[in-house]
Amino acid sequence: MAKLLIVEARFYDHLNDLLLDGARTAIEEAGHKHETITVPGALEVPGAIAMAAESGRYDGFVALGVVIRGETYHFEVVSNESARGLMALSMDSLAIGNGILTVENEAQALTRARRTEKDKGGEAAKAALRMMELREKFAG
Ligand SMILES: Nc1c(NC[C@H](O)[C@H](O)[C@H](O)CO)[nH]c(=O)[nH]c1=O
Ligand SMILES: CC(=O)[C@@H](O)COP(=O)(O)O
Repeated sequence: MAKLLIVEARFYDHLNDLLLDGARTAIEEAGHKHETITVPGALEVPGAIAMAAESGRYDGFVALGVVIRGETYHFEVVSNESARGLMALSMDSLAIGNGILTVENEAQALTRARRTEKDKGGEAAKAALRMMELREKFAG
């Protein structure tokens, strides 16, 4: 049984709850354990994963969050840099699934966060699980 750390950027409570439901369900259905920590926003997610990875306590990581476009260029910064940070960590052989939504409005977020619709939280968890499998395959 593996253990995954879910790192959620809790910027919108109701949307995060939906993403968490999807991710946790996917991990439990695969027969593994999970722990969740919360950070202020998407920009803090990669750093939190990097810190947690140093502990050696987790086999995989799921990044969750919602970035909704506002009036300024900050949307691009938050969206692109959180994704870039996660990609850099994955290139360092961390098993990560990225479930940080980057959307234009709440309606787009709701459709993608709900487990009964696009289930992006579950999708991210399954991506992390698959990367864990691949790391095991290539390590052996
Ligand atoms: N606007 C959103 C943010 N912004 C906050 C940043 O992620 C970060 O926490 C802040 O700049 C301090 O370093 N974060 C989200 O997750 N979603 C948003 O819509
Ligand atoms: C994605 C964001 O950072 C956004 O919520 C911030 O809104 P604004 O660009 O109007 O300051």
